[in-house]
This record gives sequence, C-alpha cells and structure tokens, in this order.
Amino acid sequence: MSPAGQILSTAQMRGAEDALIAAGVSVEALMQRAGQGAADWVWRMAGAQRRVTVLCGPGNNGGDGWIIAETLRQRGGQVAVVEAAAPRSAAAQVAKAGFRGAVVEAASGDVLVDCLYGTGLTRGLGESDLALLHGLAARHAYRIALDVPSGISSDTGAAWNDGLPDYHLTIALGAWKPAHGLMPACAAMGAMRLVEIGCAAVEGAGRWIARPEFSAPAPDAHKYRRGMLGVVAGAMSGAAILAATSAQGAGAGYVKLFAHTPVHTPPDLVCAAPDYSDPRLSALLVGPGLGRDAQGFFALAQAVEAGKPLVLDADALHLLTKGMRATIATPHEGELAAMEQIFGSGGEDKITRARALAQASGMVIVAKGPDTVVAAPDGRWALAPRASSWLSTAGTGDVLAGAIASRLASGATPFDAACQGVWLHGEAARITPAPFSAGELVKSIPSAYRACL
Ligand SMILES: NC(=O)C1=CN([C@@H]2O[C@H](COP(=O)(O)OP(=O)(O)OC[C@H]3O[C@@H](n4cnc5c(N)ncnc54)[C@H](OP(=O)(O)O)[C@@H]3O)[C@@H](O)[C@H]2O)[C@@H](O)CC1
Ligand SMILES: [K+]
Repeated sequence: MSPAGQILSTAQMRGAEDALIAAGVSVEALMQRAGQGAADWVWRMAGAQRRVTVLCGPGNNGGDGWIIAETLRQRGGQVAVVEAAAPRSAAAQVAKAGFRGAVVEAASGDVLVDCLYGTGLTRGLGESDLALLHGLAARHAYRIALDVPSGISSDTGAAWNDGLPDYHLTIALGAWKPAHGLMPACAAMGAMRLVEIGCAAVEGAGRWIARPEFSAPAPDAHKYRRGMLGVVAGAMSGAAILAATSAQGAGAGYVKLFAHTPVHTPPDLVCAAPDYSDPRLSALLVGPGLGRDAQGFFALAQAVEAGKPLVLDADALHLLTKGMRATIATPHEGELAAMEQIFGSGGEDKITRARALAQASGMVIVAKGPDTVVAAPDGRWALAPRASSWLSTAGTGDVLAGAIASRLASGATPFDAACQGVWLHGEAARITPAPFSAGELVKSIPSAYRACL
C-alpha cells in the first residue's frame, strides 16, 4: 500500500517516525518538515495581512507551532506566540530557540493555530489549558488545528473534554490519524489537509476509501456474466425494492427480487419465488424489510443455506445466530451492538469494534453511520471520507446494502465490494440535491457509478 493515504494510530506513527530517525533523519529535521509544511497551509489562509496567533503546548505539537510561527514571521506575516507551557523535549526547545518574534500572554487576531497538544495527549485538558484555548478560540474568527484539535483522542476520536472549540481547517502531520475519520472529533475539524514528512508504508495501517475504477462491460458481456444478484424481500417489500434498484445501478447485470408472495415491482425488476439452485446466481442480499418474525428467520436461514456470497443488513443482523456464515454485514450502531452480543466481541472505538467483530464473525463488517468503518477478517480496515449528513434519513441503508451486494455479485472481493459500495453511496449523496429521500438518492447511484468509469 502507498504511504500517501495511510491512517496510523499513535503507536504506529511513533514507529514510522522511529524508522525515519533510524534511517538518519533527526527529530529536529522531522519537526522542520512538519512545521514548514503546516506553515504553507497557514500562509495560504492568512497571508501577510491577517494576524496569526500560535498557541504552543509542552510537547512536539507545540514544537511544530514554534516552527510555524518563525516560518510565517520570515515570510513577513504578522504572528505572535502564546506559550501555554515551556517545551519539554529537546527538539521543541530547539524550535522555540529559533523563534525571533513576539511571545504574548493573551492575544486576539484573525487566525488561531492550535498547537497545544497533538497525538501525545493522554488525559483531559486541565482548567488553565481549557480557559486559554476557549479564550483564544473566541477571539479568532478562523481556527486551525495542528495534527488534531487539542483535547481529542487521536486514536479513538473521542473528546476528553466537553465543549471544545471547532475548527475551519485541520492539518494532519506525517499521516492521517483515526480521529480524522471518527466521530465526534472529525465533525469539528473543518477541511482537512495532510503534510507529508516522508513516512514509509506501515503494516496494519488503515486507509481512506477512494473512488473505485470500473470499466464498461466487455464487448461479449451478457447479463449473467456481469453478475446476478438475488435480493430477498420480506415483510416490507419497499426496502428490498429500494436495495434492488440500487444494485441495478451499481453494476450487477441482473437483479432479481425473491419474494414468497408476489410483489408489485418496477417493469425492469423481476420478482420470483426464492430459488437458490440457479448456478448463475452470484450473490444474495437479505435483510432490508425482512421483518424479525419466524418468517424472516426462515428466509434468512434459507439464504444462508444457499451457500452463496451473502450480504446481511437490517433485520437479518438481529435474527443472525453465531453459526450462520455470511460474507458481508452492514450494521448501524444498534445492529453493531446486537452483533457484538452474538459474537462476543467489542472495543473502545468504532475501528477497534469493527475489526474485532470482523475477526470474530469471519465477515467483512461495514459499520455504517456518519463515520463508516469497513473491516475485514484478515485485519484490513478503511474509513469512508466524510459523507453528507442528509444521509440521515430512512431507507438510505437499503441503498447502501444494495450497492455493496451489487459489487459483490459483479465479482469484487468482499472487502473491495464493501468499500466500493460505500464510495458509490457517499458519492450519490454528494450529487443528489438535498434534502433528499432514499428514493431520490437511489436515482443517483448510476451517476456515481459513471464517475468510476
Ligand atoms: N515525534 C516526531 O518526530 C514528530 C512529531 N510531530 C508532532 O508531535 C506531536 C506529538 O508530540 P508529543 O508526543 O510530544 O505530544 P504532544 O501532544 O505535543 O504533547 C505531549 C506532552 O504533553 C503532556 N501531556 C499530555 N496530556 C496532557 C494534559 N492533558 N495536560 C497537560 N500535559 C499533558 C505530555 O506529558 P505527560 O504529562 O503526559 O508526561 C507530553 O509532555 C504530533 O501531534 C505532531 O504535532 C511532528 O512534528 C512530526 C515529527
Ligand atoms: K493541536
């Protein structure tokens, strides 16, 4: 994997930095790279006209701040430093010694650069740090967080303190961190930019879900070769029809609705009684609108028995039993908790939880929500880029499940199918005029697909 998009925990980031240091790069040189790269972004926002205040804490995040301040000063920027605490590390002390500008007690200005704490924060901010941060945040209209906003856990995205300021820009250093994609932290980060410092690819790193690349069907393609998906309908057939419509737009050549009683479907969607013996059937989706009664359980058990690549969503995730094998599951928070009960897994944050559940269940887990995590049983994991908050409406999960199942039926590996479906869903939301219903969202799936050709 390329190091460019990798997402590293604090421990992995330290390892990557240690590897650079072992290869002969000094900590001071790394700090210069990080600080100067960040200063470029601050300069883009502030230029020479706007007054910049850099808040420097005791660690290397503060060290970066001193370098940012000096870099801006040398370019002719108006910059002052507020020193929350004296630097503790040798590199940060060198950085401070290199600053030739003004150090002030309290400041107002146009742009605040928060370099109070970065990845080394181990507990909540104390009262004086909080008061300083709040006061400065209130007196600066534009706020930039360096690496991560001070007061949040870089590994989990949790806030150590209540009521932390929000930011217009967050500049990640060296690599992305889990907090850049996890709630609640990522909601307060504004735009996000990365400054590279030369880290190599790290084993076990996460990655961002990126736009997939698809190609037009081969000249001799036919509907079965492009993938045939069966969507199992249950008590509420509307949800299954929505998922099936999404699947039709996401690449599968043939989508069939399996219903025990005839359902009125659009003209291009075939409805038939469940028959899983067709060897051309390449994947199944069960769960949207299934119902949680005995009939729902029977339909789920039948689908599992078919032994096809299988996507589980919604009610199927509540009916699931430990022995049932499936390929991909797409739980929201409540369904994730229900699955954790079934498989006996858990964890502190969403990435850990999704990875633990993937390992315990043997399925690719799409832990969906405002911060969607995809995790595979082999340890791979990925985060979805921030998606439209208008997705918080009924039926959008059915659209997602349909898109993922369609990619699986089309021949993508389970992990890729999950990531591709998540991307198509996010892109469809981006291009659909808001506010939208799930029915409007699903109409944008083909356009999202087209963006990948
Ligand atoms: N290493 C490198 O090569 C590079 C690192 N880079 C930069 O370094 C940052 C990570 O640096 P860091 O590890 O020094 O952590 P950082 O968050 O600045 O401060 C930790 C200090 O604060 C203290 N402390 C912790 N919590 C506290 C609290 N609540 N209240 C009070 N004190 C608290 C803690 O000491 P403690 O009290 O826990 O013993 C420690 O002294 C990273 O985000 C990036 O900006 C880049 O320049 C690239 C090169
Ligand atoms: K910070």
